[in-house]
Amino acid sequence: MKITVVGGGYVGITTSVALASSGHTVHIVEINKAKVNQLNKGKLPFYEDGVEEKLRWFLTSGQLSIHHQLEDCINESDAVFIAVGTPSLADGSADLTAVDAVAEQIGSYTERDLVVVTKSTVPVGSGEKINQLIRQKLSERGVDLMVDTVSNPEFLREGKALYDALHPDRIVIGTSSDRARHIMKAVYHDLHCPVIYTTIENAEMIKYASNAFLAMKISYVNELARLCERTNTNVQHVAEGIGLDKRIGSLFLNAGIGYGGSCFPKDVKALEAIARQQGLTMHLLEATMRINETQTEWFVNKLQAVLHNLGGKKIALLGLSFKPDTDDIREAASLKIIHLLTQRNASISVYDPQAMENVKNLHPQLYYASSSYDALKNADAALLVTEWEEFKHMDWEKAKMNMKQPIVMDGRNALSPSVMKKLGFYYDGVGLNDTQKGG
Ligand SMILES: NC(=O)C1=CN([C@@H]2O[C@H](COP(=O)(O)OP(=O)(O)OC[C@H]3O[C@@H](n4cnc5c(N)ncnc54)[C@H](O)[C@@H]3O)[C@@H](O)[C@H]2O)C=CC1
Ligand SMILES: O=C(O)[C@H]1O[C@H](OP(=O)(O)OP(=O)(O)OC[C@H]2O[C@@H](n3ccc(=O)[nH]c3=O)[C@H](O)[C@@H]2O)[C@H](O)[C@@H](O)[C@@H]1O
Repeated sequence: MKITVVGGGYVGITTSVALASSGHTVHIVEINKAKVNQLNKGKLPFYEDGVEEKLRWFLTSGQLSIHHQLEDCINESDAVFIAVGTPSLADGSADLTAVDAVAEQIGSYTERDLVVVTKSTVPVGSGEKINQLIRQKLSERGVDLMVDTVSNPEFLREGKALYDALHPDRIVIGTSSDRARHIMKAVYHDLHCPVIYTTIENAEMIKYASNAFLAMKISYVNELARLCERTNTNVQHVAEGIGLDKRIGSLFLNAGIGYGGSCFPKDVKALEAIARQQGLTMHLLEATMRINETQTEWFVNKLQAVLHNLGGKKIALLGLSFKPDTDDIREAASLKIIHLLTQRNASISVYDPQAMENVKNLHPQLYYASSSYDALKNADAALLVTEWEEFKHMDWEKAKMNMKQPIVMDGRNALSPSVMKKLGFYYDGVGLNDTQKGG
């Protein structure tokens, strides 16, 4: 099948590479010329393990091509996937400017019957609006074509993007058209997982409801962590104990310094905005956001209690990306921590295997270390912000010799409390009991 994917970001590129892996011929359309040039050289505009090699492979084989304009490839396609961004507006609702623009372009340029598939995360009702925008342009041109719309939300995680795209837990296909359903079956012919056929509106809601539920799980366990510290209980054991109940499930119960990234914060806000527009208050969503907003400050306050005063202290941040295996710093806990530590007059050194350049653009005044050991030189405390594997496996005994004070605050519960204490550190994490923390 011949497919055009509009948007050369995380989702657009990963989806395109996955579709090419399934044997389809794919055209990617990207509005940003610099990105088009970069992609044409086989370079990703972001870090995602395994995707760049595949992109180069398919560019060389001719199965994948990059374009700047939709009109260059739309008429060679059976389906067009929309994978452009849907960022937050000031009131929390999703900004659909890019999605609407693509819908209008589709209506303006298509000369053939099409299936239009929305991969972008969009509010309930957007599919219908996309449909109307396309039809309006078609009628202005006086052409009568069969354009069927589908909502096919994406559930991939950054850092595991290609694996998730090729091995999804489920595929959701929202459409009222039998023809579109048939084409979507052919698109995903080689993926083996449950497929849910539903209405466009249900599919749109499923995406937000999934992300919000996962965010809620994280905020629940983070709030529980605060209580565990007061009651001398250990949130990791509590999470393990509850997670073994199949009705609860053990994933996404890692307590830490809050969720970040380009999606959970944005999508929880957008779902709350959808409810607000309907005159409803979503109490669980409000609490989820409030807990997440205060979790980093709660953690920095713990550090301050250990050091008494942060003014003039050197604090080393290990990890800057919002999670490991990505260079993405959107809504990362590291940025909130940098803000809080700067307000409290601490001096900050940072190290991250991938995300340093992105943070340097925002905060050039920090010390950007060449390694984790370099970041820890003369530090009064280390804050483990992102659980990169290399921090788990580093030589902490050697690191301790570099530090002014052997204090490690583990924002991701990634290290072993007993090992760190045996090495002579004052160690604390998130939601640990009295025997686990301390020195
Ligand atoms: N990043 C992620 O892990 C996931 C994101 N999503 C959703 O997918 C959508 C896209 O997200 P990302 O790929 O992360 O965004 P992104 O910001 O990385 O990429 C979007 C791309 O679309 C391009 N673009 C904007 N308007 C365009 C137009 N008219 N024509 C061609 N290209 C255009 C932008 O220049 C950008 O390169 C969002 O709705 C997001 O919520 C869904 C699942 C996972
Ligand atoms: O819509 C999206 O964009 C995507 O959002 C998330 O994926 P992603 O943001 O890439 O990353 P996650 O692995 O979900 O992590 C999000 C944040 O939650 C935090 N987290 C995750 C799990 C956990 O137990 N505890 C926790 O604090 C992570 O550190 C990270 O900051 C979802 O997991 C994907 O299914 C979805 O497609």
